[in-house]
Amino acid sequence: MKTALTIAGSDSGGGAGIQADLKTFAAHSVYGMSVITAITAQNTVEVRSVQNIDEQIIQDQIEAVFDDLKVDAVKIGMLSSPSIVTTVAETLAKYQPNHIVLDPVMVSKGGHRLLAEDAISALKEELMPLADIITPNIPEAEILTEQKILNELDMKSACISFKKLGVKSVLLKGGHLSTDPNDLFYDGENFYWVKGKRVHTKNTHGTGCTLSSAIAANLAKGNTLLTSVQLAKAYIEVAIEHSLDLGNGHGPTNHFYELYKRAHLMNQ
Ligand SMILES: Nc1ncnc2c1ncn2[C@@H]1O[C@H](COP(=O)(O)OP(=O)(O)OP(=O)(O)O)[C@@H](O)[C@H]1O
Ligand SMILES: Cc1ncc(CO)c(N)n1
Repeated sequence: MKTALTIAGSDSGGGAGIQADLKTFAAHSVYGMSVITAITAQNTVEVRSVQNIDEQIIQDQIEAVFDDLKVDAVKIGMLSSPSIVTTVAETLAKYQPNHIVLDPVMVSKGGHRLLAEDAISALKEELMPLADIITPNIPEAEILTEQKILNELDMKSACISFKKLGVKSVLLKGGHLSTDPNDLFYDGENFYWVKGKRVHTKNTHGTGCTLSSAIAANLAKGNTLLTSVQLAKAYIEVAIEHSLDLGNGHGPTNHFYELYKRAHLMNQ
């Protein structure tokens, strides 16, 4: 069985973070493993509090996984502090995994900071160059490239700025523009639009986590980066289309819709 490792924060509400990542791996029949960087007390409405995990325990978790198990792909999500970014970068550099997908998570849907402001430079300098692909949304890309992104032309120019920052490839997510959610994939040479149709729902909790984990799962299965991105986009669109009306805020996506449908298990 192919395997994938997520290095991310825990979401007690189950829709984002480690929980979304492991569900996504399972939906792709990829064996999931996890390194927890922070615990968030979170639901569909808000993040109430965050406890960062001790850096030594984070390093120990990564080493415990790599020293025993094969890792076909790694996905990185919430990293919280500058020292956690450095710990993850230094420990991964030792193992040089085949595929690294970095989702530069900064702020939750409800507006809570998930990455300290003073961790941004460490993320840019230490971790972004290690990743095979980064998956910023527009506000994250604006901060990382220090430029405004108002339309699809600006998206292209931001991708080129990422290349200048030493990034190998980018999927710049267009979900935050008012148009259809078209994402732009740039492999350092060519641009590919990965187009989507906007689903009118408030239930988009964990969409970024789910998309980046789906890319990692598809890379673990041996697909190319472009194919992995295209398959992941199709997967997230179905998950949003059949999202779950749970909680009073942004409900979670439906990670297992296709599986449940095939097994006639849907009860809604
Ligand atoms: N309403 C929507 N309908 C269809 N696709 C969407 C919608 N919103 C976002 N997407 C797509 O979902 C994927 C995740 O993008 P999004 O911009 O929501 O990530 P994000 O802001 O990083 O998410 P998160 O809040 O989990 O961090 C992208 O492919 C985006 O285009
Ligand atoms: C733990 C965690 N990671 C990432 C996000 C971003 O969706 C979130 N809300 N919570």
